[in-house]
Amino acid sequence: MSIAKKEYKRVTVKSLVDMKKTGEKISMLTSYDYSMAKIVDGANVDAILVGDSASNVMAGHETTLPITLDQMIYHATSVVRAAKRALVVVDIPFGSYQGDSKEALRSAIRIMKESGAHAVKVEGGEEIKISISRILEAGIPVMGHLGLTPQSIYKFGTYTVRAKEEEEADKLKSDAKLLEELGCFAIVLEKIPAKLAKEVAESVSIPIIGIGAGGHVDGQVLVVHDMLGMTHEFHPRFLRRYLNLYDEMSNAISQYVDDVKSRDFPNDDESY
Ligand SMILES: Nc1nc(=O)c2c([nH]1)NC[C@@H]1CN(c3ccc(C(=O)N[C@@H](CCC(=O)O)C(=O)O)cc3)CN21
Ligand SMILES: CC(C)C(=O)C(=O)O
Ligand SMILES: [Mg+2]
Repeated sequence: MSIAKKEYKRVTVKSLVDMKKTGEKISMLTSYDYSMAKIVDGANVDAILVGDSASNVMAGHETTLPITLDQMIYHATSVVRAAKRALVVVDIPFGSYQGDSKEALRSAIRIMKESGAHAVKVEGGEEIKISISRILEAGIPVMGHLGLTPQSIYKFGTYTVRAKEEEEADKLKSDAKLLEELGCFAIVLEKIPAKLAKEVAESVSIPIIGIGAGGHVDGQVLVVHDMLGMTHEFHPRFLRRYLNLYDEMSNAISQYVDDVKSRDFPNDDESY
């Protein structure tokens, strides 16, 4: 008798576009490592983002700017080993695609070749259209990212809601159209008014995945450490916390310290 092997049907970029057509909402979460990605994938999340938020969450940097291409590839490689079903999308880090389209293509190819991921994500519209086209021409699926784009934080100055004024909203709408025309398969919209996000989602045929962009878009993405309550100090309005793991883990670890100090651990059953 052969051992029944669990069958996984891989989510593809086409499945995500089809989900927009059928109205099934897309669920996306970040992961940066094997153990977390295994849990996220096992819970049937449609797409996993290896976000450059690893710079904050994994490395403790203040912004996403310092993380390197090599570090992103290391995280992506670990996630790909765990993801049997989810589509794996990797952020191209700051400085590896802006300005020079040849370098953009090289960065995207390194991510795809060395990690085995399925797509890349880049921040921006018109400014980086040549880089995006070049990556797409190589057959690499690209996800866009508009609105609050953390790699440009020093241009914005703050992490406040973007595109509240008409001028910035108009630019965002035309950038979304442009990304669709170029051939991106989806767009992340971060921290913009729900009404604007709804308009954009209705104006393009590719899925719009929101973070702080309201409910009238085609899917949602969050940083998994945020929704599990592991990032204690981060509580923007768009975040829904499903656990308070920071507190639970702290309590468990304190208990372990107490048990070691009091000689309770290990007991005879835990010894050889
Ligand atoms: N842990 C984590 N979660 C994220 O969602 C995330 C990262 N890191 N790092 C990269 C970017 C940065 N992002 C951010 C950062 C700050 C806010 C934010 O709203 N912060 C504060 C202050 C905003 C203000 O100045 O008004 C807030 O209370 O909402 C939102 C998204 C989203 N990304
Ligand atoms: C917040 C999401 C969209 C992201 O880009 C990241 O985690 O890096
Ligand atoms: Mg990012």
